[in-house]
Amino acid sequence: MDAIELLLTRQSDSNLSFPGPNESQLEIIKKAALKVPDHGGLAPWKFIVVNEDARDKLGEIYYNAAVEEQQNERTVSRAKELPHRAPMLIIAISPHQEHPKVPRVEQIESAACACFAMQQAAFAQHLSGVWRTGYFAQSPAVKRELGLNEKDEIVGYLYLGTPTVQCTKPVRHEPNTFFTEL
Ligand SMILES: Cc1cc2nc3c(=O)[nH]c(=O)nc-3n(C[C@H](O)[C@H](O)[C@H](O)COP(=O)(O)O)c2cc1C
Repeated sequence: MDAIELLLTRQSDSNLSFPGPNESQLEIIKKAALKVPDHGGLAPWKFIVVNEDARDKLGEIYYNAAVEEQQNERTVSRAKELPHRAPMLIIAISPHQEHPKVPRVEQIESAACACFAMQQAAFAQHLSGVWRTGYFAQSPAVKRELGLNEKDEIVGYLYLGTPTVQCTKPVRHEPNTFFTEL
């Protein structure tokens, strides 16, 4: 796939199955994450790869957090299963660091670029993914159990695998709706 095709056709897929990224595909995904814009060269990123075998562990973390933080029954009952929606997840994090010139938001933006770059790198290799957040990205208990500080930002859970349904999403937006000229 060439770069323009990637940029114009990338899409998310929620229905993901095996195979997930193999070793060499994962290496490319990791390298893509580290190639994003980064004000001040702070490298404001941290990534946790959740392999097939570690998904139960993440599910336990989710479940325990949901119970501890008194989430509703639906959240608690789904918690253990959520990581099983793909063969692999990568958690993209922006670790909190004070900097006189690079505000927090810019550090988070860079980590968000990394999350997107990983999704693109997967798509370019005929895999797919979906970027998710929600309660488990905000939960202090989840952050604690992942070894993060409360001010660290979980920018996204990137679910990665092979789409189970081959469907090309239609183009939803036209440039003229969003681009004007000064
Ligand atoms: C920061 C961020 C968080 C998101 N969180 C969720 C989520 O929790 N659940 C979800 O279904 N989609 C979430 N999405 C949207 C999907 O990742 C995806 O972009 C959307 O389904 C549109 O699909 P497309 O990428 O093919 O256009 C999120 C997107 C972003 C950028």
